[in-house]
Parts: sequence; C-alpha cells; structure tokens
Amino acid sequence: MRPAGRAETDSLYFDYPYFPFVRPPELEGQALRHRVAIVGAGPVGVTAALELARHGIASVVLDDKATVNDGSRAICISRHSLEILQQLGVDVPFAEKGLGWTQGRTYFRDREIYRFRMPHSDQERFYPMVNLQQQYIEQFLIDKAEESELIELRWQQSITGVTQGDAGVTLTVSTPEGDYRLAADYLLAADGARSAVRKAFSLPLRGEAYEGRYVIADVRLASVFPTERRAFFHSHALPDTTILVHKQPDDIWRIDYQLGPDEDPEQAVEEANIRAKVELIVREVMHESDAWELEWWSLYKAYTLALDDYRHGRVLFIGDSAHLVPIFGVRGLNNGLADAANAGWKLACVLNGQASDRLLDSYSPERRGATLDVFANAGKSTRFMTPPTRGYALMRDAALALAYHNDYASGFANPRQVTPYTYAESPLTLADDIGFEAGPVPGAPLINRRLGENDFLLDHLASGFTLLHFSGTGEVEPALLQRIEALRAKGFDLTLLRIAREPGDEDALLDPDGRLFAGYGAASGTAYLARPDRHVAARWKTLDPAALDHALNLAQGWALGGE
Ligand SMILES: O=C(O)CCc1cccc(O)c1
Repeated sequence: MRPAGRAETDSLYFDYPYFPFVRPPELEGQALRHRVAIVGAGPVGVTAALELARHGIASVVLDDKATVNDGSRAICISRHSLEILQQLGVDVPFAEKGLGWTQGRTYFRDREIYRFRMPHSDQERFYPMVNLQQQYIEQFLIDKAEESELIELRWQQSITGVTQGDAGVTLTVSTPEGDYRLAADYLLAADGARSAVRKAFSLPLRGEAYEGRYVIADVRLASVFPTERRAFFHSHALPDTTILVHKQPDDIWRIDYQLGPDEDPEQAVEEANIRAKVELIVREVMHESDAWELEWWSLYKAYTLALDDYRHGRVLFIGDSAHLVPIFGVRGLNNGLADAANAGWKLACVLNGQASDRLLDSYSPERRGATLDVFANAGKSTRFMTPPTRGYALMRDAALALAYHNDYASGFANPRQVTPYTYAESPLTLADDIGFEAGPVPGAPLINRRLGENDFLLDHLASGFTLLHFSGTGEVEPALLQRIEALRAKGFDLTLLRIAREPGDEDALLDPDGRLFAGYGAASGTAYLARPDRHVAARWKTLDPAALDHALNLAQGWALGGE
C-alpha cells in the first residue's frame, strides 16, 4: 500500500520499468515446443531461467504483470544467495547497490541485551548479508536475463490452465490479445504464494499459520545509523509491540511492528494509524530526529506451509509456490533462490542428456529437507517474535528478562539467521571419508578462500561438476587424468581445478599461506567433487581415481534408477 494520492508503483526512490506485451509466435498460429516454461518472472523464476541458460538450456518465462513487484518486500540476501548470483554472473550490481552487514542487536526495555555477529572474514568475497529492496533484486535479474538469447520473457500473460502428460506440459495462456496454448517439456512453477499452477493441480500446502500479525512499513529517513538488524522488545514507547528495523539503500528503512491481539488489522493499515505508529517508533525507539516520509506498507502473517512433494510429474515447484516460511531469520527469498539453483542444474542435466529424468526425484527431498529445517529454526524465531499463547509470551519475556540481567543468558535473544542447508541425507551425496578433520562435509556448500586481492576460490568453479584436487605443486597422477578424460568422453561435464601449496605450475591455483588447504582439511592427494550448485557431492582425503565414477554417477542421479 502507498500513501493517498500515490499509485502502486509511485515510489520515492525507484523508477518502475514498463514491460510491454509482445505477441508470442503461438498467437500467430505457430506450433512451438519449448524445453522449459517458467511461470513467474519474480526473483526465483528469473534465477531459474538464468541457471538453465548457464547450462545452455532455453526457457520461456511468463508473468501476468507489466513491471516488477510493487514494494520492497524481501530485503535481505544471504552470502549463499550472493554466491548463487555470482555463478549467474549477476552479483556485481547486488554488491554495488546493496548494503552489507554483519551484526544485529536485540534490545529489551531500550537496553541492548544481545549482539550477534555473523561469521565474516577477509576470506569471503561477500558480506554474510546484504540488504536490497526486492524491486532492485528483480530489476538486476531481469536486466541479466534480457542479455541472454536463451531466455524469452513474456509479460502481461497469465496462466488459466495447466495439463500434463507423459511427454510434456501444456499451459493455457491468456493475453491482452487473446488466448493460446504453450507446450513445453517441463514446467517450473515460480508463481508465488498464490500459485495458479499449484491450484490447477489441486495440490495442498500443509503446515501451520501463526497468530501474530506484523505491519511492514518502509520510510525514507536520512540517518547515519549503520546497517544492522535491530530487534526491540518491550520498548518504553511501545511496551506491547515487538519491532524490527533494517536499513536499505536510498535512505529507506524497513520497520516491522507487531500488532496486538486486540488490534483490528484493517484499521492498523489505515494510513493515519501507520503514520502515528511510525512516528513513535522513529522518535522514541530509533531516536531519530530528522523528518521522514512514508514510502510503502503491507500486512504480514507468518506461515510454515509446504507441499508434500515439490515435484509433480513434469512440474517442479520452486520458491513460495512450494513453501511459505516466516520472514524472521530471512529465509523466504534465500530459500527460493536455492530452490531455483537446485532445480535449474538438475533439469539442465536431464535436458542435456547427462542424467535421466530420475535425477529430478532428488529435487524434492533436498529442497523440502531444507524447508523443514527452516521450519524448525524459523518456527522458533517466529514463536519468539509473535508468541502464540500467553504461556509462550511468559517464557519469552522470562528469557529476555534473564538476558537483561545476566550476560550468560543473552543467547536466548539470538535471532537464528539463515544458514545454507547441507544435503547430508540426499541420495546424491556420498558418505563421508572418515579421514577428514576439517572442511565442508558432503552435502554442504563449498567454503570460500581468498587467493589474491580480488581473487577467491569460488570465482574459479566450472559451470558443471568441479573436481578440486589438492597437491604440492599442482601435480596430478596420470591415472586420475585418464579417468577424468574417460568420464568426459562419456558425457559427464567435469572440470579439474588444481590447487597447489607451492608455486611451480601457473595453471594451478596457488595457496601460499596454506589457508585453503587448512580450510578444506586437505593434504596432497585430497579431492572434493563439487556439484554445479557448489554443494559437495563427495570428498576423499586421498582420491583413488576408480572412486570418482561412483561418486559422479551418484551425484547425477544414476543410482536412482530409471531408463
Ligand atoms: O531480520 C529478520 O529476521 C527479518 C527481516 C525481514 C525480511 C523480510 C521482510 C521483512 O519485513 C523483514
């Protein structure tokens, strides 16, 4: 919602683009067959299209709007997401425009009782978290997609029906100039919480709805306060209201405040009421004295809801169409981007003939597993932010009071920020080699290490599978090189990345201070097999070349059976 007199896309800081309707060839009677159709050109849908394009797969993306989503909505992008965006070649505008941050504070009765710091060091290319309004997120992704010959964006086109058979999916699409049918091998449903695709197949979301409601308001306010997360419980000005504050680019501040159990949500979102509450928060809680302007607001209620299975035949559900998670801990968009990367590389492997369709069966266990993990963590955060019963409220307040008086108890106020999920139980992940004492375990994402001033390990990953091989000077035994060649000849997309402890081979990455070796628990002969989404498929303290075939077969889903 926007202040009276301003249209939905009349922003104080963002120029909403206009995406015209272009008549698709199907309306001219052409019978086309697309490899992948994606419904929804939001951040998750466009990320999936970019991931497919990275592997040479064309897609058509449909969206009913003529611009990006209104309002800033999701605002916190995790390091893991930035690493996904880096692989798509679109990280630079995010890092340039976004506000990086590393810490947050929790206040109880206006006193700081807890400060959390997210892991960060000069070994990382990206901040643990970057704040950026969703309009920019969408704009940057769309700009990148428009550069690709493999992505066709179709605006102002809505889905009115979906059917599927053994060979493909058919969408009925409504446009300003008539309806048409669109045929595709596979469909990615990225059409959000109210997914038309999910409804067309009558697939229910299951889980919980939380009681508490929040107002989410963006204001423009010049302030030198650093970019941090601030959570206020029982402030003197608003003792019954939990408040969250985040800084965004362009002097925009996100203020989330809880509504009391007796407050009428409809009245709460009336402009005059929003202004009165925000004024109190800006002056008495944030202690800012400058003038502020109201930009946008919305009402929010937390859910932990998910589909039973994110795969439905030739349809994969990604992002909010598959699951709704609470905002607390910033897992919604970040989880959706990881869905897009996961579904994207797997679908590309299948369509490129490198894997059977059964590889797609691993999408739901991996990403639904991640969602259930989010439910466990975000559920705790949500009960802390919006206690569902009087009993919970009493316990929450007791924990805060304990933290108020005792440093040892301050961890109760930890907001549990998002961390990337480890696919340890995945059918694609090989059991760990017990020889390791450090390094990312199988299923976890690779960790970054600095190699030079503007040079990091993750900058060097291939688009397919990467075998990171550690040695003294970059040497690799001939049997392993032959094995890799043989696997490539069989169609596996595998790249060798050599990491040397000593100089001598200029094609190998050099780890002069030994931090990369240490971070990976590596010795000469150690190897990690990384999937296209940077998750570790397997690792060996000393790689026996014959072991590589099994790990790669497993990681590409061949052990899952099928044709
Ligand atoms: O800091 C948090 O836990 C939530 C931050 C957030 C994320 C998305 C929307 C929003 O209003 C706040």
